[in-house]
Amino acid sequence: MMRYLTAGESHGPQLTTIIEGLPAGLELVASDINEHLARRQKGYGRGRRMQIETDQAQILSGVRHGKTLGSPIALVVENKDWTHWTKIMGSEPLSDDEEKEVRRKITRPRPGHADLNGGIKYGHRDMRNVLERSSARETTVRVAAGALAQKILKDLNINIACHVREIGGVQADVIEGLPAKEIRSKSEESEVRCIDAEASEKMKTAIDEAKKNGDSIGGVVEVVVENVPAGLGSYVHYDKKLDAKIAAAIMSINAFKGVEFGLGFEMARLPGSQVHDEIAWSEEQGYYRKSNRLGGFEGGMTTGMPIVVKGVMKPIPTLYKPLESVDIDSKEPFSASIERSDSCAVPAAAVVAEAVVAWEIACAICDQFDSDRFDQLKQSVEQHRAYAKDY
Ligand SMILES: Cc1cc2nc3c(=O)[nH]c(=O)nc-3n(C[C@H](O)[C@H](O)[C@H](O)COP(=O)(O)O)c2cc1C
Ligand SMILES: C=C(O[C@@H]1CC(C(=O)O)=C[C@@H](OP(=O)(O)O)[C@H]1O)C(=O)O
Repeated sequence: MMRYLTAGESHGPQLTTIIEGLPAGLELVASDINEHLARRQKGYGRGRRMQIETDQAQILSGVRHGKTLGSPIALVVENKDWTHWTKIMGSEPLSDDEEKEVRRKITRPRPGHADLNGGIKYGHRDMRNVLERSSARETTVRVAAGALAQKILKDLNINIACHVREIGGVQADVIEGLPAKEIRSKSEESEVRCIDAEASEKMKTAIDEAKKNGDSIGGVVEVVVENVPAGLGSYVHYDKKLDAKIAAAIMSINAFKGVEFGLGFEMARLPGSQVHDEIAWSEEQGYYRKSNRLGGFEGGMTTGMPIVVKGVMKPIPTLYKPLESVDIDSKEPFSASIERSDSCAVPAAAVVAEAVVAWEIACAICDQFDSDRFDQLKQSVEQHRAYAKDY
């Protein structure tokens, strides 16, 4: 079983992840991870923090001479911003004088962020203690863990890509069924990670407008995964359904509020004949579906057709023109606190979505096939592909 934990505050010294259960013998170098960390940092609409950071992963264990050992892999990513926060975020107690000097308590929770609920839950009177960990800075190391999963997928000839479908009401015009490689290369060219060049420009204008108004905007991202073996996941128990795991993984990304597979919510308005995908077989492809309206899943299992999953991100909660809130000390109404913030992080969030989907698929593969050794895993997957084709 593959699993990982993450640790680290947004303005602490570093982010850390320990990843366990990766097959031994997988080729892995730091640049395999750094490539994805750099992709996550990009995107029109980000705040100043991304200019401070240049995220790079250090591999501290579990890899020797470019190959995984099968032992736990520890990765760290430094926060360059930490040097500005050493006193505020230090782990040692402060003297009374120091406390006065550095401790501007956050007592005006931001509507839409984790501040108030986190404060109530853990009894913090300074909501910095909440926002430091609830910050999406943590998604850095989730992308790092996802990069390891992406390496497994790549070596099994499974292609994955993400792109932005919508920002602030501007929708991309997208040809459905575009190959993942094409989506990846086209979306990399756009500052908002959108494959429709005209929509990209409109999205940038919408972001500029929101920023100018002290506001924020959200959007929709899509992840596409091709050449996934059929029959990953299971129908036998609720916690083995792979579509449910992927949905939970996307919902776990900060600010994500909904998930759709294939036609998604549109299915509510269509008859079955226009939703279900007809089954066919051919010598070269084996079983396939004549369409992919269900987005690659039936019965909690992969169909072998591309997985097509969308997630919706709400607008960023921190507003430069803040909404009304209540000061938790005085209980008086106040404007919410302003922390340095992004106006739109949908393009970055698309890369996070790709990473968490890659992770769930790699986990499903490692659960289902011999996974102590990567060479055996590859062989088992190939055998399964041949079996499924002729089944
Ligand atoms: C990549 C990324 C960047 C984000 N940047 C900000 C930000 O700068 N300011 C902010 O208030 N929220 C930001 N968020 C959203 C908050 O982290 C999120 O709304 C908060 O953790 C509360 O969780 P919830 O929205 O899932 O309920 C970002 C989210 C992502 C995925
Ligand atoms: C640091 C990242 O995103 C941060 C996510 C975030 C939040 O509240 O979620 C708030 C901001 O943090 P800061 O106050 O340091 O500018 C974002 O920049 C990142 O994505 O690496």
